[in-house]
Amino acid sequence: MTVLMKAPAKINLTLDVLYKRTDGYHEVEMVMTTIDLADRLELKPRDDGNIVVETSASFVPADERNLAYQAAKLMQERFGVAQGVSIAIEKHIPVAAGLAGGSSDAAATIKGLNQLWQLGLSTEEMAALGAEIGSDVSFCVYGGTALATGRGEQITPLPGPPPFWVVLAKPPIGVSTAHVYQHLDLSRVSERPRAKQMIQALSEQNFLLLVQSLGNVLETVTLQKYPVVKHLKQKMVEFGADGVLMSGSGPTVFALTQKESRAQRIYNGLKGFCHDVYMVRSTGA
Ligand SMILES: C[C@@](CO)(OP(=O)(O)O)[C@H](O)COP(=O)(O)OP(=O)(O)OC[C@H]1O[C@@H](n2ccc(N)nc2=O)[C@H](O)[C@@H]1O
Ligand SMILES: Nc1ncnc2c1ncn2[C@@H]1O[C@H](COP(=O)(O)OP(=O)(O)O)[C@@H](O)[C@H]1O
Repeated sequence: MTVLMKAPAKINLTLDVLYKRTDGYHEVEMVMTTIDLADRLELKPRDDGNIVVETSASFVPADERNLAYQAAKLMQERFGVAQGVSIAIEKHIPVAAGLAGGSSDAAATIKGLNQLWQLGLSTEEMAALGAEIGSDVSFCVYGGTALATGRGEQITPLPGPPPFWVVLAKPPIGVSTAHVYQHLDLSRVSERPRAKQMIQALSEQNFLLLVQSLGNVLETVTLQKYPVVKHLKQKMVEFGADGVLMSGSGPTVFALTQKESRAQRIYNGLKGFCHDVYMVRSTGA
């Protein structure tokens, strides 16, 4: 039996940091939604008990540093499974980009192995396992649209957004999530993201309110360190975006619009000076 899984990227529509916790993590409040940009995973059982990962991107580690490997190892040990698994990952989500590519691969592995090894786990149980791998993995187990609190692992599903186009641009820099959280100075944040207003926009299917409610406090760190990220946001507005924001810790920025022709214009404009540009639909409904 072979199990095929799709592992979609996420974007953060709001990201607020409430305070730094004593365990080193930050207490967050984020509204997240999935988009139609996804890695593909193929999972095949192995009788030798080994976990073997291969990826289409040579710079992504295929050993125990891979989050899909870690997910498989955790499940094998936790449930005493004798079988192993071969995991082939076709990467489409840019890496270290603020789009949770690795986390989504881990979540897809958990869901795929739940089928392959017939473990009968609920979504809540799989999300709790995911939280042991990384803060964003729980959301990726649920998918759709959700409020994430705690260190990001406590998930409350939300109504999906009205349909829109997302144009993403990733400048050629890698950003460390830990570094961005470490350098966040909340006293420098002038306007806090409005999660409640974002949730209202989702309930009302109100795209205008949704774009007015976009906000991410981590921009104060990444935009200052990498002016190119700010520049890309400005270009997106010039090309006609209805709303623009950095996703997660960055450096990917995204533009939202409901008009396909406008999304195409933003995409074409950005392609001129940024290599990694994507135009996809929202899928978080
Ligand atoms: C910023 C966000 C927003 O969705 O996404 P990305 O930019 O990574 O996609 C997430 O909070 C990232 O989640 P994830 O990438 O899973 O983080 P983890 O592996 O759990 O943690 C990496 C490091 O980030 C810091 N960290 C993470 C989450 C959190 N709530 N507070 C933190 O301070 C810690 O230093 C931790 O050691
Ligand atoms: N399956 C995976 N796909 C991508 N990156 C992975 C994977 N497993 C481990 N990583 C490592 O995790 C780090 C963060 O990757 P990623 O999840 O793409 O970023 P982000 O947390 O910014 O969304 C990278 O440095 C990468 O080497």
